[in-house]
Parts: sequence; C-alpha cells; structure tokens
Amino acid sequence: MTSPPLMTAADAARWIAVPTAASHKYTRGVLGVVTGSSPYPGAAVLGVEAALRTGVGMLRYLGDARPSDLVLQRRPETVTVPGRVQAWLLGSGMGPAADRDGAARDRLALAVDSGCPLVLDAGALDLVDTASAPRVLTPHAGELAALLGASRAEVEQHPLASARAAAERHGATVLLKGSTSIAVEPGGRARAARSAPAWLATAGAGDALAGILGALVATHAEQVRAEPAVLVDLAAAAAVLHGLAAEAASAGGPFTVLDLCAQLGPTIARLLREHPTP
Ligand SMILES: NC(=O)C1=CN([C@@H]2O[C@H](COP(=O)(O)OP(=O)(O)OC[C@H]3O[C@@H](n4cnc5c(N)ncnc54)[C@H](O)[C@@H]3O)[C@@H](O)[C@H]2O)[C@@H](O)CC1
Ligand SMILES: Nc1ncnc2c1ncn2[C@@H]1O[C@H](COP(=O)(O)OP(=O)(O)O)[C@@H](O)[C@H]1O
Repeated sequence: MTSPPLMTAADAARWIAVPTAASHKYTRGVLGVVTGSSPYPGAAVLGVEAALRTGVGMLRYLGDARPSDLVLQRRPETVTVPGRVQAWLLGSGMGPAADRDGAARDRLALAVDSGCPLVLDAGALDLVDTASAPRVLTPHAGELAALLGASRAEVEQHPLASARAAAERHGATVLLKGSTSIAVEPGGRARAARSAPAWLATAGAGDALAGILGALVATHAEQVRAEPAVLVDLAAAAAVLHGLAAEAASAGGPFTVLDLCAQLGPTIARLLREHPTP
C-alpha cells in the first residue's frame, strides 16, 4: 500500500491560529480537558502544558484532586471550574471504563454530550461510539489493535489499512502514532507526519501530543464543526509540531517531555517566520 502524502512544516504552519488585535481569550478558543487520574496524574500535567504552549485562549481542566493540584502547581493559569468550551481533550492517563468512578464518568459524559469536537486519547478511546460530534482518536499501535480486535503485529504491518479500518468503522478521524504517524479521516483522505527523532519514544510523549492536538482543534472549532474532514489536517499538523519541538529539544540527544513542551512556542514562532501566510 502506498504511504499517504507527508505533511510538511509549511503545511503545518497554516494550521496555527494567530491572534489579532481584535482577539480576546474567548475568541481564541477554550479547550476543556478531562485527563489524568490518581495513578497517572502526570499525563494531565503534560497534556495541559503542551496545550497551553501550543496556544489557546483558555484551558479548563476537570479532574480528581491530585491531578488538579499538580496541574495548578505547574500552570496556575488553568481554570478548574466547568464552563463554556469549544473542544475537549479526553482520556490521557485515564483507565478503561471499568476502572472509572462516578465523578470521572460524569466529567466524560459532560464533554461527550456537549456536542463539541473531541480529541479521544488512551482511556477515552472506548467512548468513540457514544459521541456524535466530530472526533479524532489518537491511539498507538497497541491501542488501535485493541480497538480493532486485531493483533499489534497486524497493525504494525499494515498501519494505513488499520487506521483506515478504524476510521470507517467508527466514523472518526484516527491519528495512529508511531515513528511515522498517520492521520486518516472516515472519507479516506490520509496524511503522514515524520519529523521526530527516535528519542521521542518515551513515556508521556503521547500525552503531550494529545495536548497539542487539543489546542489546534479548540482554536479551529468552528471550522471543524462546518467541515469535520479538516481534523485529518489538524491531526497531522499536531504530529509535525510535536516532532519539530522534539527535534529542537533533542539537538541530537535525549530530552524530557517538558523540554519538548518548552520548545513548542519557539517552534511555532519559527514556522510562522519561515512560512508566512500567503
Ligand atoms: N506520566 C504519566 O502519567 C503517563 C501516563 N501514561 C498513561 O498510561 C496509560 C497506559 O498507557 P500505555 O500505552 O502505557 O498502556 P499499556 O502499557 O497498558 O499498553 C497497552 C498495550 O499497548 C502496547 N503498547 C504500549 N505502547 C505501545 C506503542 N507505542 N506501540 C505499540 N504498542 C504499544 C502494550 O504493549 C500493551 O499491549 C494511558 O492512560 C497513558 O495516557 C503514559 O502516557 C505514560 C506517562
Ligand atoms: N521511534 C519513534 N520515533 C519517533 N517518534 C516516536 C517513536 N516512537 C514513538 N514516537 C512518538 O512518541 C509518542 C508516544 O506516544 P504513546 O505511545 O501514546 O506514549 P505515552 O502513552 O507513553 O505517552 C507518539 O507521538 C509517537 O508518534
């Protein structure tokens, strides 16, 4: 099977929403985030950090006390009360449905029932059929295998066909993460992203990617509602930004996920400088 067209840095630059003098925090896009849990509070911190550094007008985080405290310690600009949002990021660092308590179920239901575009990661992948809003899934090969009832080896051997099968079955855009990440929309259009050093294969890298994508979706929410197919471009753009920030953090060596997040602002500034809007 031929691989999908690669999203370039210039393509990705077009998906960065640049504020103007008329912008305020609500017009830029508010991202709602339900991630993390007592066993995995760090996933919440990493996703919030990545989303804020990618750029949103506001971020509302809803979670248990431990992840909420850690998120606020790291990022006091986070708002931890419910309110209007334009898109939701759900599931990083959350267990499967059977492990969730009532409070976590209620928070996820609030988001799914809102009708806003959704980014479904890790523990929220199994919500895909309960939602009808435009949605994008961010599985790695193991998670996609579980979703398809296939083996991980099959997904790794046939990544494009596997992502396409899941997109069609669930009517959702799928971003299959790996050394090359592949975004596929239910209509069949696909884009690949390959710009990350292998040092990126580190725990928590996917949580940051989900935050980047959440920010891009929140800042393009109206466009996503009007034309859900753009989720494939936003997903590939998120993977490109993630890879370029990783490259900047790495400079040829190992780095932490927070180092990657710290490079998001400078990476976005560079992309906008090198690829100005025509
Ligand atoms: N600091 C944190 O709080 C972190 C939280 N994390 C959270 O931990 C939870 C469990 O995530 P895991 O993915 O580790 O789940 P598991 O370790 O349960 O992995 C699920 C299955 O996928 C396979 N698999 C794992 N990573 C893979 C990859 N990159 N490619 C192919 N197959 C792979 C595993 O072998 C296993 O069969 C998620 O909610 C995740 O968001 C992780 O992101 C790590 C960091
Ligand atoms: N060998 C690799 N080269 C480049 N990027 C990789 C490689 N392996 C994994 N990645 C990227 O790292 C991230 C890992 O995400 P994930 O598997 O969800 O890990 P976690 O759940 O620990 O955050 C994904 O964005 C993936 O594309």
